[in-house]
Amino acid sequence: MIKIGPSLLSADFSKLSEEIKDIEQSGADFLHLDLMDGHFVPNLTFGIPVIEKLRKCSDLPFDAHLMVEHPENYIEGLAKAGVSYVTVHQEACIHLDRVLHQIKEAGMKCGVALNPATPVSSLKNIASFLDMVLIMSVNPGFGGQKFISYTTDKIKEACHMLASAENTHAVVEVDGGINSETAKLAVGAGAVFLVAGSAVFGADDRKTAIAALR
Ligand SMILES: O=C(CO)[C@H](O)[C@H](O)COP(=O)(O)O
Ligand SMILES: [Fe+2]
Repeated sequence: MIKIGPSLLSADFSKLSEEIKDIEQSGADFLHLDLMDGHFVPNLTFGIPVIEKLRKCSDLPFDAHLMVEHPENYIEGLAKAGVSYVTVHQEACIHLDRVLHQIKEAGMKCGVALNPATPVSSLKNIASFLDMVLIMSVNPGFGGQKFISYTTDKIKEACHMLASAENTHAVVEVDGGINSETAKLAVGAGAVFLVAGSAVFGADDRKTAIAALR
């Protein structure tokens, strides 16, 4: 069952609650929240105080994508703010196993994101523990970039790795440059959670945009 998660990065930041209500009514399955710290990626977005306020505006599950250094410092706050999925970057975590345990012990589902150049095999030892593998199909930091086509092979590899680890509950998510054409490639490769920023928030009719992705 494919799930569509609009990325708030491409919303109008001057009216976030209206934007979230709009995509909720347009059929979104979850809300993707990009936390950027200006260090791990050269861009800065929002943090936990904003997410706490947004939680009051929506019933959608919150999917936090942490493009930050020291993600361990955010886990407790994200749990209190009502986030469902927390995904950290493999490249940002020296103690990846420890951070993932921290996320689960806080009552949330844990994911690991891989930059385009990072191999799927780097997650082999923790594959059975994961709730999500996030394949980045652009270099992280900005919305509106072009889908990198070789990442579809990584989606297939991630599905294969999870199956080999007998992990039947984890999902593969894809993020970056997803539109109605690239969504077909990602789903064909095995992605189940599709994140789309500009393809949804940039559309005049978000309902049609979400239906086209689905
Ligand atoms: O993590 C991200 C960027 O680092 C965003 O989630 C992603 O880029 C979504 O935007 P778009 O669909 O426009 O590519
Ligand atoms: Fe993201």
